[in-house]
Amino acid sequence: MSVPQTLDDLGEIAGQIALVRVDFNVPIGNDGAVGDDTRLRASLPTVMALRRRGAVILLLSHLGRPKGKPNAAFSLAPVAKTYSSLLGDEVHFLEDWTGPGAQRAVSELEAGDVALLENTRFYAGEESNDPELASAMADLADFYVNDAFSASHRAHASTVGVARLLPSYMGRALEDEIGALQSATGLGRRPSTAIIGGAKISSKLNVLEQLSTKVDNLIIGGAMANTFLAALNKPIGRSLAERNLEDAALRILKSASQGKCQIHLPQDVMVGRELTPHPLSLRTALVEDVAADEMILDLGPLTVAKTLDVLRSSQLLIWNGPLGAFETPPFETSTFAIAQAAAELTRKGSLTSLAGGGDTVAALNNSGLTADLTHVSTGGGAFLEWVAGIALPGLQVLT
Ligand SMILES: Nc1ncnc2c1ncn2[C@@H]1O[C@H](COP(=O)(O)OP(=O)(O)O)[C@@H](O)[C@H]1O
Ligand SMILES: O=C(OP(=O)(O)O)[C@H](O)COP(=O)(O)O
Repeated sequence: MSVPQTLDDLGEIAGQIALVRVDFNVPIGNDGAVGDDTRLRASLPTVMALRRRGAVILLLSHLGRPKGKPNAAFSLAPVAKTYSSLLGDEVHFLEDWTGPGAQRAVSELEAGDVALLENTRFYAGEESNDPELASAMADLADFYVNDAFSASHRAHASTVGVARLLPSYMGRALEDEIGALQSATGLGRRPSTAIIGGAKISSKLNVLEQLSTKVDNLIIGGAMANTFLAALNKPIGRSLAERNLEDAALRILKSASQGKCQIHLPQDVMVGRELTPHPLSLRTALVEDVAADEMILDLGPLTVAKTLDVLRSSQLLIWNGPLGAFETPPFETSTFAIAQAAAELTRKGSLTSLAGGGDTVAALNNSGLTADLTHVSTGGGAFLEWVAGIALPGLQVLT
């Protein structure tokens, strides 16, 4: 396998068109405004380097999961506005980049111009990696840059298909991510602990299985834990869970018990009857004691204390997924307590802490502790797969 080319390998690119895959899958609030902008900022070094060299820059991204159809709720238009402010210059927005007018619209852009293309997932061919959609992307540009580590575990038209059709390069953010992950995980620090929370249960169960063969402790929280609790016949009321994945959860528990990995599930949880700020129905419950009309919305104090004990005896932490519905107070409590402990142990030098994921980064930024961890990745699923040793198709195609 050859080494991927980087922006340093590009020749003269003045006047050429660069198609840059970024991950602008950022939280959008009810007011339509961008929430955490970490992923937008991460792309600036690549975009500025290409601008300095006189290229035209087309930015390609997905947002959310609109299932292959246009849907205004998932439009990247508000992101283009926020990106304009970060860049300090106009960012053009190309709503239709596959129709007959697309080539003309691109040809009207000038050296140094930046344009964001509408959500790639408005096309069914994106997730199926359809060759026709990949060709439509490739037809717009002279070369391709992947700067979206956090989408590189997806074999989609914008991450894999188009990279096969154009000269392809790694962007600066992608290079930095891989460098940081390699240096932090390369030393084989033990005991190692993975903490997995969040809500993307189906897309992360497979990686949990792989991870359980690599780490000493696997702590499961967030909505992910609810599926495991339900599989063990604990009452989870109206909690978010994926009931059809209970067998897979049981398989992971069984394979971990046969290996050296200890799995930790919540003993107690914070529950409420509604997901609103500080609901009157808020209470702490043992996992045996959740009522049919309640939802598990955060870890409870016993579980947090146990998690902190495991962390204190660990040398490496790999963390993806908020441990509760952190956007709604007080369900950020366990996520913040664990972030606080990870930050302290990292400052003392006893822990190497790696965390990642769109919402995990947002939660860490809310806690003000991001800078205290060893490395915070923009990727969640991609970060976990990388750590578990699974090849990422969006990176493989660059080699
Ligand atoms: N117990 C829970 N109930 C409902 N939602 C939860 C719970 N725990 C975590 N979440 C939600 O998980 C989401 C983040 O999940 P995910 O996308 O997997 O994380 P990341 O983006 O960091 O990879 C957040 O919106 C958070 O509110
Ligand atoms: O936010 C993302 O992943 P993450 O939630 O695992 O951090 C990426 O943009 C990938 O999104 P996807 O999981 O809908 O393919």
